[in-house]
Amino acid sequence: MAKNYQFYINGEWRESRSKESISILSPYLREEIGHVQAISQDEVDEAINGAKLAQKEWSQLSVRARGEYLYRWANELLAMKNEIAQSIMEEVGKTFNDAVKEVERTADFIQYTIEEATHMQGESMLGENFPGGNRSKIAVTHRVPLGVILAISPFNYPVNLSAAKIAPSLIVGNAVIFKPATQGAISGVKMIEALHKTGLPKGVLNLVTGRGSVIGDYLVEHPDIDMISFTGGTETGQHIAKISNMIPLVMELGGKDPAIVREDADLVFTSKQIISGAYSYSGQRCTAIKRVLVNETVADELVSLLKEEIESLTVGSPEENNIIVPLIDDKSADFVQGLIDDALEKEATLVVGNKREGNLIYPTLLDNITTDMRVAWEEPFGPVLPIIRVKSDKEAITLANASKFGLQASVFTKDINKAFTIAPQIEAGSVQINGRTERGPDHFPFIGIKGSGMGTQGIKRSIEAMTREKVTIINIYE
Ligand SMILES: NC(=O)c1ccc[n+]([C@@H]2O[C@H](COP(=O)([O-])OP(=O)(O)OC[C@H]3O[C@@H](n4cnc5c(N)ncnc54)[C@H](O)[C@@H]3O)[C@@H](O)[C@H]2O)c1
Repeated sequence: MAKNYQFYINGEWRESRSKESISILSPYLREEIGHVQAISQDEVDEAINGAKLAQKEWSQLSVRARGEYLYRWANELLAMKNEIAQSIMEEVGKTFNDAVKEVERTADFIQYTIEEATHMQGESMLGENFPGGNRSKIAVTHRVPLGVILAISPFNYPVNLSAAKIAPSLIVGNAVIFKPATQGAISGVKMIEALHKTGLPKGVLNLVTGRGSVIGDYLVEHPDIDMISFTGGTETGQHIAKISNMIPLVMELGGKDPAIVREDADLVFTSKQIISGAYSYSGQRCTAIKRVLVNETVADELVSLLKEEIESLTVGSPEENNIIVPLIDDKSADFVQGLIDDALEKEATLVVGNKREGNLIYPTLLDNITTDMRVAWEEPFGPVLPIIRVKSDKEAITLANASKFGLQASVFTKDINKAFTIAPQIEAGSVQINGRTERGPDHFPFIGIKGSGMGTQGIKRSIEAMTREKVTIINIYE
């Protein structure tokens, strides 16, 4: 029988009083691998009240004392890395090797977060710098925690993207309500088992699982949530931004990252970057390359190089470390198929792919994509890449910016002057010159603009987002 996973509240693992659970289906085993608790709104209240109380004492500990718990967490994660990686693989269909890397990257993330927080300093200002002011007035600013942070994560990096919210929240003295994606919740439970082993004070971290319709909006609208850090789809993020209670929000949402390929690019190198950017983990990455804007003079050559690379991609089960794996569920595969069908109906050229077995979509390359096709604009979150041929850099920039998204973009060229002329004109959080779009290394600022989000992540920026400045003003009198 599939295992029943508990939720975590006030330092205890519990079954929900609702007696209800949610079934987790493996995308490639196509069977139930466990179920998680469908908790009630009363239990959400209990978790948030407990977090609110626990946060007071937690915030009184020194940053080094909090860091001790987090160092132990990183070590426990490494000790459990095979078990956690097995869960990630079974639950979200990521290859075992990539799942192990995700856990290792998470341990590095936590350690770096502790070190960063330990070295952050406040500042002081003298009143005399402003007209009429004087030296007897001194402001001292330092950062203080916000209170209770709601961390909501997506399915695709269930451990890394969750820890990227939890660790910066905890190190500066916040308490956390962690809501993993349903598909990803078992991996979420395991990473919190590792945290529980550190002896973390009860109530500081709570893991809640449940039906979006019962606890989703309830969590977001709760008056005792002080900040929301969300990663997921654009529609969900926009909904959360609309209903939340005038609290700070950091949103990392969907993307449609373009790779702009100039006529002077090294096409062999570029094609390898595009393939790895577009197809790894079947394109289920927020920063996957999701369209290619290539100068028409080199388009034929690029397409033929891409085709050759695609034909060597391995397809099948994540247990055998294949690059192309089944998508998270049938609905997602139907959506991707819909984008391919729409493009082909509108006379796109199928270069390779358009083969499907259930939720396994073979890597697909579509050429001669025009702006009336859905795949030119919509985020597939699957292994399909549209090629749009352009006449000039100007046209590439215009098309890049016509998207509702603005996560990242790549520019491939040997002309560094051109690269630095194009990069500032692109409406995106980051531009990669001669590299695939990607999130790491995790201490770099990571920003989504337009429909791709608001606020900045990246270790130092995440810590800043989960704190606010507090000013104490000293008035010296003689
Ligand atoms: N920009 C980034 O950093 C980044 C990283 C990874 C994924 N993503 C994006 O995430 C999407 C894929 O992930 P997904 O399918 O898990 O996204 P999703 O939006 O379906 O779900 C994300 C999370 O939100 C929760 N949720 C849904 N409705 C809610 C509500 N009303 N209140 C509170 N929580 C709610 C889900 O349970 C899940 O935990 C893609 O669009 C991808 O681009 C973005």
